[in-house]
Amino acid sequence: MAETVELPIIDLSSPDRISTAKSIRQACVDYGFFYLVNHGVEGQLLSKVLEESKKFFSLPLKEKMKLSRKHHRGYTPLYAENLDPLSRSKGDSKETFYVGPVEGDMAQTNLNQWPSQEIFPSWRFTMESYHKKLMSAGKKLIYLIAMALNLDEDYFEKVGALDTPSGFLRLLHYPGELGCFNEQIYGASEHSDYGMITLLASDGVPGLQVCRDKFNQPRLWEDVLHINGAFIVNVGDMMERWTNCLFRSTLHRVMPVGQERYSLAFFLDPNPDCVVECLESCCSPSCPARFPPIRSGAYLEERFKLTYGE
Ligand SMILES: O=C(O)CCC(=O)C(=O)O
Ligand SMILES: [Fe+2]
Repeated sequence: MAETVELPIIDLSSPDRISTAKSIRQACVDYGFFYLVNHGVEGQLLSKVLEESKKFFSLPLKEKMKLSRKHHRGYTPLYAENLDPLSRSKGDSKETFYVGPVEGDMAQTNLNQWPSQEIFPSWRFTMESYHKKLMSAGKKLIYLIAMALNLDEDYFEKVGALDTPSGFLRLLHYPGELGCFNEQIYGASEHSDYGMITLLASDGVPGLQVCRDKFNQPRLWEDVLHINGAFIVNVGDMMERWTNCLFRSTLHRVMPVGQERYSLAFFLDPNPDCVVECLESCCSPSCPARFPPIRSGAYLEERFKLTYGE
């Protein structure tokens, strides 16, 4: 049995933003994960999104495959993704559906794929509403993260990260099978997320685990408990690069628990043209930048290629 990790709780609505920023800094340094409460996304909307997601995944595979993933939007079937490219498993035991940006650049928003309105009349509207709400909560958090790094609160805006930022919503369904003896099948194999931050919600079924020290072997995995109504936020790899590993992009995975599970991951990524390079406040002659500057779009493309074996 894994131990349970006690993650800090951050209140997004607290008027004391300086103190909130300090707590976020501590959480990102110590864990790379925290709970977010009072984020402005109503429980009713969250339930509706989970319900619509369930409806989609319960369609016959043939129907779902009509919307198969293009331009990183749409459906990916069981075992199509392997979040740990180093593992030799046949892939993760999950199916997913991606919704890309829903506002701003028409060329981007038009790439989204939607199930037929006749079958699911409110599906698109529900997903778009959720996407917009998450984008707004995510941006507030990015302002606080800038403060947490002793930068101007609009720092990430000024470097172009938030010029039509890429928000990708991933609906996930884990069928809950336990695999067989000679093969380890994960719901989601170990990985860190690629972008700035991720906001995660689930139906409450357990399975999520974190490994706080990715350089330590053997790995120590700890369970993350569900808190009703709270998002679980984690730092992504590009934020880790910006902060020269001050903020950690923590490894996590989803174990199969023999129970079906639904979750929603919202990835807030910098605009593809934004260059991610070590913040001045995070390097010094004794602690030089560990990563060269990269363009966000190029970095993401490379990571997707590894995930999908494309
Ligand atoms: O389903 C979960 O709880 C985690 C999903 C996840 O880590 C991801 O989609 O990147
Ligand atoms: Fe993840």
